[in-house]
Amino acid sequence: MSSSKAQLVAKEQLARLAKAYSNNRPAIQHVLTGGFVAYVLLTTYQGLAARPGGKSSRGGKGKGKGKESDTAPRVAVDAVFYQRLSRILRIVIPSLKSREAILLIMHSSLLVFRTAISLYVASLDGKQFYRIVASIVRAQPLAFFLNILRWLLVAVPATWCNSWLSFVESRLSSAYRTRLTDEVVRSYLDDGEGGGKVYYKISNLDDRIKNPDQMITNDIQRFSAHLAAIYANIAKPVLDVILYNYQLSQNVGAEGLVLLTVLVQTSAALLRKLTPPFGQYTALSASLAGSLRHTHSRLSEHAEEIAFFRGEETEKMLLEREYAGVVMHERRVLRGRWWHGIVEEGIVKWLWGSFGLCICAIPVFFKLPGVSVADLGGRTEGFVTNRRLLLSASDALGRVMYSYKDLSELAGYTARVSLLLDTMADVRRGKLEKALVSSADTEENARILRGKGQVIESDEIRFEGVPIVTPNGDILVKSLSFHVKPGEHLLIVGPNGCGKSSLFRILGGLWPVYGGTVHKPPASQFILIPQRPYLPLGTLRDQVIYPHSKLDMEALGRTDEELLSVLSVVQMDHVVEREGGWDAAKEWRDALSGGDKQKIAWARLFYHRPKYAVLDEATSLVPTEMEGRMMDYATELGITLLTVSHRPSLWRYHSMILQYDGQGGYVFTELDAEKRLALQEEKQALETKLLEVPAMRAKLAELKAVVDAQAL
Ligand SMILES: Nc1ncnc2c1ncn2[C@@H]1O[C@H](COP(=O)(O)OP(=O)(O)OP(=O)(O)O)[C@@H](O)[C@H]1O
Repeated sequence: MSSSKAQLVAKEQLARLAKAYSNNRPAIQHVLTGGFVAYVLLTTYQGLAARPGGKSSRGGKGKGKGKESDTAPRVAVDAVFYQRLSRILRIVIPSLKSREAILLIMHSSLLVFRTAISLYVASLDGKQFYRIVASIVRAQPLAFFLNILRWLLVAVPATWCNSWLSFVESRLSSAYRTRLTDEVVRSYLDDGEGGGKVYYKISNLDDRIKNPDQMITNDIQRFSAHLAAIYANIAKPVLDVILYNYQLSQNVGAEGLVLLTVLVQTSAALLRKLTPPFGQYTALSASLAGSLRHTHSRLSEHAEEIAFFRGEETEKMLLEREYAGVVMHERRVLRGRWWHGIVEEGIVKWLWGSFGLCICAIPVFFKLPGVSVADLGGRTEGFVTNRRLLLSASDALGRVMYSYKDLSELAGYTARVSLLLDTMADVRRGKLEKALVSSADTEENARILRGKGQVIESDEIRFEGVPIVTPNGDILVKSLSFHVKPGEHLLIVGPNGCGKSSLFRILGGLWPVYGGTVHKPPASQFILIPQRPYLPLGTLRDQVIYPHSKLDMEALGRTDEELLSVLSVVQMDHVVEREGGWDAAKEWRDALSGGDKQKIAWARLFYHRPKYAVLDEATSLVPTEMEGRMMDYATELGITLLTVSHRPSLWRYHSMILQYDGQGGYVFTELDAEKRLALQEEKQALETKLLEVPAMRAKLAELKAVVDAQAL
């Protein structure tokens, strides 16, 4: 008896609760819908926000595959990523009035417009579908075609908007790329005294970046494309999720929506856990592709030497090794994408789709308080609209999920671009990272490496206690002192690898000064002629006037006739006619012989007439009489020469000599070429005589034997 009473009370309470719920349903709906919007925004924020303990990894190459792997940055969607990204964003969107900001505003407006069109299409779909079916059932062709036409009219703004969206996105990507490339190339090729020459230092004095060319071309381009797309890939789906679901909640009730959200978010969390580290994969792919490209460019650069050595097998092995690295990595990524794709599609498309169908059926099977019962037509129309909305909503939610993958990939490219920017900034500040040789650890060497020398601008060249240290920390000379006054030509000699060319690198500001004082004129007053001179892309004229352009030359009042007379000094004037005039453009590196290249470089020296010329085996490929002619003409022009050469024929043009012993010691003294040549000749004569000694001994022994035989 008492239990049936209790049941009655419970029923009454339930009825009261249902009534209260029914009376307050509009308010509850608002709360649930508001909660849903807040939840979507919060989870999106959490998805995108820093995750300190999240999956992170290092980009770069695998174990034991080079230094880049050890210093490559962390790759994860974490606080570091957002710091890097915000720094790059300040470069690519410099102000709110910039072209990029305007494009971004256009892009956002188009995204909102497209969502509005989609919402309209969803609601139209339900109505039109029913009308089209009705006109077929009632056999009304005119009504049928009018309904189709009405439906088609939406295509006009929809296609216009879609096309504009992809156009603006591509423009945005290209604008980002231009900003970044400008910024990078500006500091890469900066000509600042001391702080400049990043393109040299990044490859020679620092270990962090192996392929700056790949980073400046490929990685920046991919980063820009990903950055332009990520906005649409995140902002649009989030907006879509909120709007579609809001609309859906109006039709099926917010309760269904909340239920759907709980189910969807649980499966989404599972999916996220199963997502492989795509950001790390992206950074590693870029690094491996860079290595492969580098190996190919080395092959084409040194094709001649390799061909003579018949080094095809070795080169093939090197290429195959690099390629295998790329392919193995790609296969790993593909395997990851394969199974991730299965899980992703299964959850996003099928599981969420079936949840959705159940939700769409709610107004059909259950009477919702405050919602009037529809007839067959109304039910069909409602179901089609809701299903359409739901498909769009789950598609949008799917895209929010996919956007995490995009975000990871963006993190990979952001890491690469940041590595480039950071390394360039460090190199400009003189903060270099390079593996040092073991001898750098010894007490005295470590002290030298910690030191910092002084560079003072002066008319003459004077080294006072300057150590010569290679980028690896190898100390070639502990303390070098010498001086060159204008007009006093200096000859530098010594065994291979003792630091002769390194002296020029210090003079040119390429290598840091670790101690002492260097007095030197600015780099603009030096010209270097190496053994294999650099010939730029461009016309024949450009080869002689480099780094001037034709406009620079004309602004200085210099003429082609003058260039011709300069070429005639080195007996190269005939090439102007032979090659088709001053404006002929070709790959001069291949068109000229080794000796001709050296002569063109000398003509360049005569055109620029700097105060000092640094000659590093610059006459090794020209005949001795041409060498004399060039040295005499340089002296006539008042150019002071600093010459590295093993050729005794050059001694007589120099008044001072710096002789390294190859053990860290050196002698700096006046050069008496006559005396030195006489000594050299005497030495050579003695050496020749010494070579004859064994033959003379043999002859002597022979004669002795004959004499002894006759005496018997
Ligand atoms: N970018 C670099 N990074 C590391 N070490 C370097 C670099 N450039 C040169 N070195 C090292 O510095 C040392 C001196 O080189 P340098 O070119 O001055 O020799 P050199 O006396 O001119 O020899 P050679 O007569 O053979 O040209 C060499 O051991 C070389 O390996």
